[in-house]
Amino acid sequence: MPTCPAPVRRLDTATATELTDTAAELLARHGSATSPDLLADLPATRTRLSAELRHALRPVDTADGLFVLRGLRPDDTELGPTPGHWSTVGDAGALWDVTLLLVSALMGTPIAWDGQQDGRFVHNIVPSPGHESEQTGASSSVLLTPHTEDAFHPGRAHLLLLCCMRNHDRIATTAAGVRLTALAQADLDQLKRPVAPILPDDAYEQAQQFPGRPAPVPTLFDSPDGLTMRYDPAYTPLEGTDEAWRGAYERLGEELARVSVAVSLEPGDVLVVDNDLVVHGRVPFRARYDGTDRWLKRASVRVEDRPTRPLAEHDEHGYGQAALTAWAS
Ligand SMILES: O=C(O)CCC(=O)C(=O)O
Ligand SMILES: [Fe+2]
Repeated sequence: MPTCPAPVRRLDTATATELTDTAAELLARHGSATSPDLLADLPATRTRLSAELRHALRPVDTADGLFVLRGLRPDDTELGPTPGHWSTVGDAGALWDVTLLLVSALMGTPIAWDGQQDGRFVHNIVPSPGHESEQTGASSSVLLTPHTEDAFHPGRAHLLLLCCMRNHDRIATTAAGVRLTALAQADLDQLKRPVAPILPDDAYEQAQQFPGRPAPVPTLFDSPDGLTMRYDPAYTPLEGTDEAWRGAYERLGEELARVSVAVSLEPGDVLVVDNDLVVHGRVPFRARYDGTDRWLKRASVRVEDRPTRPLAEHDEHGYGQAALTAWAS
């Protein structure tokens, strides 16, 4: 078996079955993975899950800032062909949407965005014709530059979950953790200054029209838990930034490249990334658009009261986007 460059947490057969059986029951009871009643049922359902499962889904506990949960087994035939666009996925792989929601609910509160993929709580990441060279999950022919998910927004996820449905060509997700980097103190100091803004990415058409002024944000932050990062160079305009800051920003990019790992997800793998510690991306590949392309499902999770963000984020406008939560808290 090939080795994985990320810590792997294995679910044994009994625990994996418990998780998918519970997801199947929820789906049968509510009829659709996008049912608001199903989302509202998650907090009660999670309390019924075993201690073994909760243990496997404990918070990220190494400086890597990520782990791979392995042991789920989607049936490639049952899934049907990989859709060519997120909007045509419908209920395909709905069992895995619910499974991912349960995993998310054990870690925090799943969130969604009005302005992305119709407000769905589980996104489908598939290569799409016409989007090959974008900096979004629908791209293929270009390197998806390492980024913090939804870096433009103060309500962004604390955890990002990527569940692999299909990946015949073993196309790698990249991940680089800020706590593995080695930067000079002077560079750290530069990057803790709010110098450049981070603009909404191309997955957010509405937010890109927002008339408010983009506010500069710090790239690095010394939280009580240790160093955290908010980084998306593809959407960070450098106009108006000073040379000393730009040098430090460039060296952070080099350090992240040095410590970056390439994780080829296997069907059923759930990559859990701490979005405060780790930036992720994807290597380029050639999409076939014949139903056999790579297909991931993605969930975003908030962990309330986490002290990993600067307090000044409370005052940000978030480019008019609001995060929706899976249930009222
Ligand atoms: O395709 C991947 O491995 C990651 C894509 C991505 O950045 C995302 O889904 O947020
Ligand atoms: Fe991403």
